[in-house]
Amino acid sequence: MVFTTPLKSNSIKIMLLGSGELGKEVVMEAARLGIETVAVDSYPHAPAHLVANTAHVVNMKDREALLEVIRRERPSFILPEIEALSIEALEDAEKEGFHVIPNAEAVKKTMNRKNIRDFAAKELGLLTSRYRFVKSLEELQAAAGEIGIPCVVKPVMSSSGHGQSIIRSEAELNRAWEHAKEARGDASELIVEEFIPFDYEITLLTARTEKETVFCEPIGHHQEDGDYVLSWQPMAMTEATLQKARHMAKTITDGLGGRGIFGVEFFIQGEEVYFSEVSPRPHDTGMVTLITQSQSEFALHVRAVLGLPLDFVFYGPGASAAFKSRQEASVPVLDVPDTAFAKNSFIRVFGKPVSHVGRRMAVALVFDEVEKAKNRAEEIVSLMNG
Ligand SMILES: Nc1ncnc2c1ncn2[C@@H]1O[C@H](COP(=O)(O)OP(=O)(O)OP(=O)(O)O)[C@@H](O)[C@H]1O
Ligand SMILES: NCC(=O)N[C@@H]1O[C@H](COP(=O)([O-])[O-])[C@@H](O)[C@H]1O
Ligand SMILES: [Mg+2]
Repeated sequence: MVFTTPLKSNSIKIMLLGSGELGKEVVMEAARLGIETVAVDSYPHAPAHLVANTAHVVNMKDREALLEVIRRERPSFILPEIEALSIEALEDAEKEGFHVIPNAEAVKKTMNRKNIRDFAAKELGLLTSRYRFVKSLEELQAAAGEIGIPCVVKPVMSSSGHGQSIIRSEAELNRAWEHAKEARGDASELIVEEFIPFDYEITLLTARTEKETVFCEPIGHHQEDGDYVLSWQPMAMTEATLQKARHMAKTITDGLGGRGIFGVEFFIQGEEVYFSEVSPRPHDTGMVTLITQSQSEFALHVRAVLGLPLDFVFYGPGASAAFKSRQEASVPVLDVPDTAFAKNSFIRVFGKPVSHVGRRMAVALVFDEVEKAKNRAEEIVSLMNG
């Protein structure tokens, strides 16, 4: 295939809205192609700030402040990297001719569980857990009665498990209500979901341009308190189940449209495949692709954004384990065991300027058969301190 890359021009500029660990890798992939990068987040010295050409600190929920930085920088592409940002600013920017990835409407739908759930279940007919939306403790009690216990309660806008609870008895509803309200993000409304006792869950990374859609091998993962701790690739699945998940991932990503990579999350129970949610950006569980693929999810995202071919090689199985800080520190220092540097392993330290208990600070990656890779990755993070 012959293609003309836009890379001959040095005028391409990518702006990341959100500058965490995922954005940092995106910035580095863009830099490898000679593209100028601008990283924006609400606090200084965020991971992607450390590697981008230009760094800005902006209140991400402030429509005018976000628009001002977009107008000033005039990026070729705007890549939202977090959910909690001013969607109005993205809509305004798109109207002014800026290219939002994948598009402002898709970002709006996916940032709010209400929009994406109704879109997937009602408009596209995808199988999901049963769900209700509630705005008061009384409505929560009623919804839990209808959906049944156990059920899962989450703010309509949140990520990495913030504000999420699994309800195992009626007595836990008050606490779940309080917990959701304390979370960052938008907890003015909550979703109550049927608890799916799944056999396993996966992220199906799906990259798309106007020309093609490609799927990565399915990624299995373990979550604790709604946040990822371990992921591995490939997750062993029957061909029929994988095809079902791919078909559903194609339906939802075509429904959202635009260019970029999507992390499509599914619960698998027997032969049933439940759509859970989708990120219109690289996914934390997909960090494993840093060691398993010739083009990681971050490289694929950049290629998709630029409209380049999405070919890549799956090198073989591997695993990733998240290191979460065990202390509060204003100058975090991480101790990393030598095993992290063994010939089939490496570590990515994000460089977050401050640590909190439970904040993800680094990820250990191991290239090996899945079970061995999982064990080794877990062992590395268990031996870490910081
Ligand atoms: N209905 C459910 N049934 C069973 N488990 C669930 C359900 N909803 C969520 N979970 C568990 O909680 C995890 C986090 O949920 P979800 O992905 O909705 O939250 P999140 O905060 O958006 O996470 P992230 O932003 O990190 O992807 C899921 O990966 C799954 O392990
Ligand atoms: N599940 C979403 C996710 O993993 N997002 C990643 O975490 C960062 C925020 O980290 P912080 O909360 O430690 O600042 C985000 O910027 C993004 O890179
Ligand atoms: Mg999720």
